Amino acid sequence: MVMADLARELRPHVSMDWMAVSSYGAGTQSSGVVKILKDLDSDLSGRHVLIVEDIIDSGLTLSWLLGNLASRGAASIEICALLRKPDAAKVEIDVKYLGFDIPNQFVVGYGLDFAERYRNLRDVAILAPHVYS
Ligand SMILES: O=P(O)(O)OC[C@H]1O[C@H](OP(=O)(O)OP(=O)(O)O)[C@H](O)[C@@H]1O
Ligand code: HPA
Repeated sequence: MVMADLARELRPHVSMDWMAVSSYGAGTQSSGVVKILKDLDSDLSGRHVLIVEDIIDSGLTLSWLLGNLASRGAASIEICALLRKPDAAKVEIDVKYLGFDIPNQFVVGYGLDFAERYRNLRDVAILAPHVYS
């Protein structure tokens, strides 16, 4: 969803690729172990890369991803994120383009899931704690 919104605003030619990584599984806390579920098809060597992320929570996913993409020889790597939880940061991530800072609560909707549910909500909403506790 974030990608589709962004793509409509980009004027210069860009190529896009998708990577799926996961560290939350069916919980609301990062396991700290990032798993690649789908890797990129493109070669990043010498390319200027903009990572488009839906949410920065602990920052562990992006911290790991920055290292992973840098090791593939990207010329530069910047980050764009729709949401960030400043009070949840375990590592500081330098974000070039940010939508909103939000409170440290688990949110769903607009593509964000809890255990693969609620991605289809049209808005971003705070998940009531009784759903996961
Ligand atoms: O800053 P962090 O604490 O690492 O959290 C942010 C990451 O968590 C989510 O992915 P998740 O692991 O839940 O995978 P999913 O998109 O498949 O649900 C989200 O899409 C980010 O990639
Ligand atoms: O608040 C969140 N909601 C959905 N997925 C997430 N992944 C990290 N934090 C969140």
